[in-house]
Amino acid sequence: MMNKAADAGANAVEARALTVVRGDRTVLRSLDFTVGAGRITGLLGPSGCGKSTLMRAVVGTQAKVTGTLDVLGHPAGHPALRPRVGYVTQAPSVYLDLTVRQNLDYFAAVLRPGRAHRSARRDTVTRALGDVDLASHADALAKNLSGGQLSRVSLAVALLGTPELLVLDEPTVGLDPVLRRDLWDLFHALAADRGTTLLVSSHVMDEAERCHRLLLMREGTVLADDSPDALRARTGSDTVEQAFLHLVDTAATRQENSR
Ligand SMILES: Nc1ncnc2c1ncn2[C@@H]1O[C@H](COP(=O)(O)OP(=O)(O)OP(=O)(O)O)[C@@H](O)[C@H]1O
Repeated sequence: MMNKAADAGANAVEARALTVVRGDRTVLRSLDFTVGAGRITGLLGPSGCGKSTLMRAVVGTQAKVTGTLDVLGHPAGHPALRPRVGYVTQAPSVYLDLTVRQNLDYFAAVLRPGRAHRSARRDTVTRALGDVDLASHADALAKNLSGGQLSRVSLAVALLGTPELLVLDEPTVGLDPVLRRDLWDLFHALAADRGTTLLVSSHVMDEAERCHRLLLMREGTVLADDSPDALRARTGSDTVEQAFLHLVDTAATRQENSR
């Protein structure tokens, strides 16, 4: 079944003049961008450029947000969005003293309480375990899992509700190349088969090539909002990494000249 937000050409997220202040710093500076529905948008940029802050704003957990930020047709953080948006933070949100399946059973029961939904919950948990390739570890205690396995349990929790928008903060950190490839295959399957919109952050530029569209960030600004192909062509670069460096240099030169 396709999600409602995956209509051709629709935007799942629309930001205008999005600004976020944290402490006494302006961390996001008047950003304008969109995230296409049913597509994978990569949020890339160096550590500290504001990726997590932008994601927190989109899921509605960030304070001091100004400008306009609409998510699936509602202002970010609107209560109607709670069942429609999945968010996986960098720190896995998993109970370490429970098994993988017990964690998923617990969160599934929070989402769909009641005996009447028991069989549907069991199916959802089995599907989520398969999605993240952890069926063989279903009965392992979470505290005995590796970091990569733990982050996949977190992802499975987010998949339980079949969210229309999935916001993933650096989901592939610490994973080996095979698991990284498998996770990206899963992201593509979610977009293609379920119409899920994915906003995925990474500071690994080679992951950019796997996205339909990229938001390249630096120091709280969006340097580019384009497809990987268009970005390479526009900057005459062979890789997205080179394109990023080209854009950083161009922005620096422009700044120098304006002084
Ligand atoms: N509570 C806070 N008060 C003030 N500044 C903060 C606070 N939290 C984060 N920052 C600053 O906001 C900026 C953006 O942080 P953010 O975590 O969004 O970056 P990021 O691109 O996600 O980094 P990383 O890839 O390392 O996770 C950083 O410079 C950080 O130091």
